[in-house]
Amino acid sequence: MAPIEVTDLTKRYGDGGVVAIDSLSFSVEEGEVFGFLGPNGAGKTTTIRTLLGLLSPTEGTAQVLGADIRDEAALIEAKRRIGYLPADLGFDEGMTGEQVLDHHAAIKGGERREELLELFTPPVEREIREYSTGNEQMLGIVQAFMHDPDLVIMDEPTSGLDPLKQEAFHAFLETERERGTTVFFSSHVLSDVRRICDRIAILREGRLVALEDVETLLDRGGKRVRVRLADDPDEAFLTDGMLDRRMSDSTVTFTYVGEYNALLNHLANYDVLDVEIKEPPLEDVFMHYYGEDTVPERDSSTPHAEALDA
Ligand SMILES: Nc1ncnc2c1ncn2[C@@H]1O[C@H](COP(=O)(O)OP(=O)(O)OP(=O)(O)O)[C@@H](O)[C@H]1O
Repeated sequence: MAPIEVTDLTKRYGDGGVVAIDSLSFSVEEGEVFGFLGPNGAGKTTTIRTLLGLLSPTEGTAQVLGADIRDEAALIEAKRRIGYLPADLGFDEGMTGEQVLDHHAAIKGGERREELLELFTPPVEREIREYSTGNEQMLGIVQAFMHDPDLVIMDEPTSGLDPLKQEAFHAFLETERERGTTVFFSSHVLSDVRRICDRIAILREGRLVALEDVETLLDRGGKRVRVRLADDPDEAFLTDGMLDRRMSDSTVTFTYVGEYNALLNHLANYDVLDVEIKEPPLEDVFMHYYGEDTVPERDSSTPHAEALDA
């Protein structure tokens, strides 16, 4: 059985109030690094907390390492083999990092503790109240992996990390994938998923709007291009595959979804002073490929995610 198997999972807060997640169905395969993306308020944290048994589902269910999330005893047992990095770490301010890790080791084990502390370097001798956000996050990462879990679930793992530590975290996850650890994490940063994820799901307003491998998503997202020309561009500058063109004097920005050779040949007709090509912000991917009309209706019974998971 897949390490995470989610079936028609729905969570409503309050009496018939906010539908935070709505009939989610997907599975995370063994050894897979799975990114769970979506804008603020999409329902990522709600999904994660429900998978960990910290919130009870309104409808539907999920199996995590074979345990039904509604079966408290089975879930407690399964959680011994799960690592969890919450969005809100909630460490005891008066404890040192060392004490936090000792406590975790006593419950779940800590065979990888030293190895992880060499990669992520929280000042373990200090009290948590003296920690920066990034240090707390690093302590959380060490805690999530130190008992060598089979499945790791993380909520926004790179939040608060400086670029060097983000890079270390990405490299670490690549080696984890080689070791066969199954990883499920949420993010709203596309660069987080670019290198390390096998597949990603995109959540929007509580519904899955896409579930596919990363290459497919990035191909569809195109590239954000900014070109500075020696002269103001003419109308002929607008060519196939350029979306969202914006011009300011001789600088043109656009999203490009066509063939790269065609773009380079086209640019060769102009006197180009500067060119920048980068990944589009995730929001742009949403706008172009998962826009309003692809968001399933709240009352629709269409199994949209499965349909996309071809
Ligand atoms: N305790 C709560 N009571 C009522 N509504 C809530 C509660 N927690 C979350 N919500 C609502 O549920 C929806 C999903 O929130 P959730 O925190 O799961 O999203 P998220 O994708 O994790 O967002 P973010 O990226 O901002 O953390 C939002 O509309 C949010 O306002």
